Amino acid sequence: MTDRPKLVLASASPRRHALLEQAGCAPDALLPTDIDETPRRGEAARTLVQRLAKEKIEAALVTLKSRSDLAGAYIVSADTVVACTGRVLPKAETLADAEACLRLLSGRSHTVMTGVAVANPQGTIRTRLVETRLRFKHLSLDEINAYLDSGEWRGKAGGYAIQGLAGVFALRLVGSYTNVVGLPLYETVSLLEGAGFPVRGTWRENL
Ligand SMILES: Cc1cn([C@H]2C[C@H](O)[C@@H](COP(=O)(O)OP(=O)(O)OP(=O)(O)O)O2)c(=O)[nH]c1=O
Repeated sequence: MTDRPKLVLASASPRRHALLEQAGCAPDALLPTDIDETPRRGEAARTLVQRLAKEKIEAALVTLKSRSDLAGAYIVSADTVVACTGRVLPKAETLADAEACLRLLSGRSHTVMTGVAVANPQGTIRTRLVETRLRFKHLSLDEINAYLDSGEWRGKAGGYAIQGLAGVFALRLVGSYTNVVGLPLYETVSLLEGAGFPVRGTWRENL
């Protein structure tokens, strides 16, 4: 029996779940949210990702009210976007989306931004912005087509997943790798600790 507070991940992303487990903080529950992720007119990417991470927590807080088993839980959420040439790229849902993203990213530098949010049991939310700079090699038509065939782009910001085949495209990466995959671990753990969650107590429990 443990008195460790509960931890909830407000996400449907298996990558975020795996990353949180990697940090030794396996969540007790997953609460996927379905918020409108449309950017506001003129909204900067940096503002967007932090707003969306906060809104995912707020949506999870509503669900949490009817979950007495999760009373007193801490909540983590995140939102990731890829920005290139001053534009926020879509989360690729169609082949056309993914192809347009890859053509734009080919041979260029871009930034992956994640907003991370953590709520303490009192419902106070803190957010943090994490940015990683990447440069992709020039992608030939053959490479783009082969990548599109892999399907790995589906549901990914900017139409690629660095943790898969697209790892080969990254000529340079400056900053947090886990940020690109969707949950920057150093900053997430710092936020959790700052909010009072006993991160290392969780590690001991897993020994
Ligand atoms: C750039 C990049 C993104 N991604 C993923 C991370 C996110 O899951 C996704 C960006 O979409 P998000 O809207 O941040 O997250 P999501 O809809 O997948 O999950 P949820 O909102 O429920 O938490 O792209 C990778 O897995 N690898 C990458 O290299």
